[in-house]
Amino acid sequence: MELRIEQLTFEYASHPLFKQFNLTLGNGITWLRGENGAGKTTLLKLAGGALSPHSGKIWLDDIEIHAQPLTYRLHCYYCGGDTPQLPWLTVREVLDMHIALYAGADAERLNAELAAFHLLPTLDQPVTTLSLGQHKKMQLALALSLPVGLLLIDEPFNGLDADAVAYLRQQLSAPERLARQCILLTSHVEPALPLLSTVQL
Ligand SMILES: Nc1ncnc2c1ncn2[C@@H]1O[C@H](COP(=O)(O)OP(=O)(O)OP(=O)(O)O)[C@@H](O)[C@H]1O
Repeated sequence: MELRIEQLTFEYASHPLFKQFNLTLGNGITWLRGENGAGKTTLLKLAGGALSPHSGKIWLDDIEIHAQPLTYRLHCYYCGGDTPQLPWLTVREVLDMHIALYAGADAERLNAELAAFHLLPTLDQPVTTLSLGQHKKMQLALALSLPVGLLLIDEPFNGLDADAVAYLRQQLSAPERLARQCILLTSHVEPALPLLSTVQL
């Protein structure tokens, strides 16, 4: 899948961040770099449809985010560290909601990722009771299993234990994944992944 950002302009209240910014990415991993406050998380949120550009266009193949907002969102998954939108749900209910939303989502595949991240014992807990690392793992299990063309991952390795870091590296490096997914990730340290490109903000 191709992510295309054209002439993007975005600012917070009095803080200009992007002015006529352009970026085109194909399948494979792109490392988004930049100092604290450079706008990396903001760019992931814009590309994931969680924020709207003030001007400019964002496309996934031929789907333009403003023209087809829901279709666009269902082709991508944004994995930030944000707290859950529906805090009264259990982990299982949050996951079921995603499986129901994304056409072609495979519950068995998700189960395998949850097992790999040792999350199966947490399924009936309220989602708010997960530790920071467990919450990250829940999002990563979704990121690795949902049938999306664009993955946006903010600091994938932050807060993960060593086993989870190794597992995630292996999953993100799998050639069949790199051939079918455009993956944009931020990291303050060298991600040690096979990279398509590096973008410096
Ligand atoms: N909701 C908001 N309202 C106002 N300013 C914001 C908001 N969110 C972020 N900013 C500001 O926008 C700038 C970019 O923030 P962003 O989180 O995108 O940076 P970042 O490159 O991801 O930083 P870091 O490496 O520290 O995570 C920062 O100066 C930040 O203070």
